[in-house]
Amino acid sequence: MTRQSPVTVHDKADPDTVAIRWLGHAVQLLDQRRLPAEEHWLTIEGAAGVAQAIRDMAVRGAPAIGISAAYGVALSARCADESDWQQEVRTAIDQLAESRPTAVNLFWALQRMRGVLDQCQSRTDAVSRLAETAVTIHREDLAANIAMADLAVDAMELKKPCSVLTHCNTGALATGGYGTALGVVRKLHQERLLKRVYADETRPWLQGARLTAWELARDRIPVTLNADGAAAAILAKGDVKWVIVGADRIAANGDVANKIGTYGLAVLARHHKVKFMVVAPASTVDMSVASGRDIPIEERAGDEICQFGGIRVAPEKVDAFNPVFDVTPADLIDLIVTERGVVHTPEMTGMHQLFE
Ligand SMILES: CSC[C@H]1O[C@H](OP(=O)(O)O)[C@H](O)[C@@H]1O
Repeated sequence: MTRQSPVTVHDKADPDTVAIRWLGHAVQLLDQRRLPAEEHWLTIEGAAGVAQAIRDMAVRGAPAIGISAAYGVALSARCADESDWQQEVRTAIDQLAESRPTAVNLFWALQRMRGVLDQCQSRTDAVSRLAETAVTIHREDLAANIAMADLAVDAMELKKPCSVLTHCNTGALATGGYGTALGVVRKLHQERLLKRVYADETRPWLQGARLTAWELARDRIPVTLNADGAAAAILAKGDVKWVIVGADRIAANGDVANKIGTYGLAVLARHHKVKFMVVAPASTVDMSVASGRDIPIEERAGDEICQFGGIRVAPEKVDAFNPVFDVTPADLIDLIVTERGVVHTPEMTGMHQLFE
């Protein structure tokens, strides 16, 4: 099979920090388990490989998971047998849906791809239309991130540069490019409204230490890496005016599921009168769940917290609890920014004014 050049999805994001490349016959994923030490690309030609990459967090980040899964569905049509292509693609969709439970972007993307599949009359038709839809989902996410950054910076109404604190990684590596919360950081920097970003290392997977610090250093954005436990002392100093984070699923009432540790940050922010902003595309809003109580929270292997950099640091056989998301109640959030607009949660009752 001839190797095709990457399909141009981006015209704004820095191609160096994009984590997903569509080749037409395969999808390339920058293996985020190996960053920052090594930039290694996985070339995957089937849905099962994409599902494995999501499960193993070679690709992670709610929007990036949805985009990768969409490419996985497109690849399943290319690989399907002529005699049973519809069932084979449906099976691939089901496989991808089982890869991780919390980021609703995954299920949003799969539902959209399923809708296209149901309209296809032949495998050839499915191959081209599913690929086009996956590329569109990718491009839409990038466009949403750029739009959200503009909306967020306007909503912050900054009169002078300020420092912010962020958690996990919400940059180009976690999305279709540019980033959600880190997209706002990029915009603040571009507008000369950013003093410094404090980046939580984000135990246990270290998305902050390994990915956010890597992205911001490459963009020459002033970043200070801090232990998760140092966030309280940093907010107490008074230099940080905003905590800006992403999301994996936003419930109808505005409760937000995000990386473990986000809820604690929101409590700290409220205590220290620091504004708390969530930035997430519409594909992260799940109006089918009434509140955060209904959001499935992924628990990963306890071993992930018993080791550090591949070296075991806890005694053998110790019990470990490793939920990788938590839920921040809407009343601790000052702003939720989507590409459809900004929700001011303390005054507003959830997402209804922007989503039905
Ligand atoms: C814009 S990424 C959203 C979200 O995804 C991350 O989780 P993970 O690294 O486990 O996929 C984190 O919660 C980010 O805030």
